[in-house]
Amino acid sequence: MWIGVVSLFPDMFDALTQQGVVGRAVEKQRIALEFWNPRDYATDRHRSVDDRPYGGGPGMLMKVDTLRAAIFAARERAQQATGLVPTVIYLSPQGRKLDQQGVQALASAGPLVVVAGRYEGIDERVVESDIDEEWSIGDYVLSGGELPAMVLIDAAARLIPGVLGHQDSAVEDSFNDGLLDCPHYTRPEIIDGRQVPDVLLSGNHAAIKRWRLKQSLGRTWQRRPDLLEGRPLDAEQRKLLNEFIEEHAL
Ligand SMILES: NC(=O)c1ccc(NCc2ccccc2)nc1
Repeated sequence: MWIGVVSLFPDMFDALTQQGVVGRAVEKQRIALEFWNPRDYATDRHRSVDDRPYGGGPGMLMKVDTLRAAIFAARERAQQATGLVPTVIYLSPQGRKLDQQGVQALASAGPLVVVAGRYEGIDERVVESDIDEEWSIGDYVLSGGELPAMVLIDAAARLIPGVLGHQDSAVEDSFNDGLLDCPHYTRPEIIDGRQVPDVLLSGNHAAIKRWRLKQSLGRTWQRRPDLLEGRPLDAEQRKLLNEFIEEHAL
């Protein structure tokens, strides 16, 4: 997967590229991550990258000419590297809310150019002419689009085949098949008097698989019933959920 990043603070992305799952994926070249800094396109003496908003008001916007030059350079490189036209993504609180389905769509959308805004954002005409999709990681405002960009890149990278050591774990992750994850346990068998559920020590893999699905369904019902609204349950799942509800009826 090829991802270009337009950011005034490319070093922030070391948090993603220097370690962990994504770091290894970059090292193994399953992901190509390249950076373009608008400041490199500044031509004035002060190398300015921000500009004042028309109509006044507090704060600044990203300077149009340096931002566009960086976006164009990243887009050009994407086509040269992959032969495909990239999808240009902009992270902002005004974007479409990112969820696992959105991540899956982005992870299979071919090359991406991710634009991380700073200040109060970017000129609306640049959004209209150069941005394909605007996305938000949640209803809160951060000091820049870099952390949202890293969230998006990390979530998408985990879905690239071969990136996760154990491919199944991406599938069993929370929000896969739209359910919350089941509880997990590891050594020791007893912590402060709390034991591991017997079924997980039984070695009966069919019963374990059934128990885990039942817990996922039950927890989703308890904590995020909204996720069940858009999700039909087959007969087995309905049976397991009903069992869970009966066991947890107050
Ligand atoms: N919720 C998000 O995904 C998000 C994205 C960016 C951001 N801050 C940078 C910025 C501020 C205002 C306008 C455009 C970009 N904060 C939160």
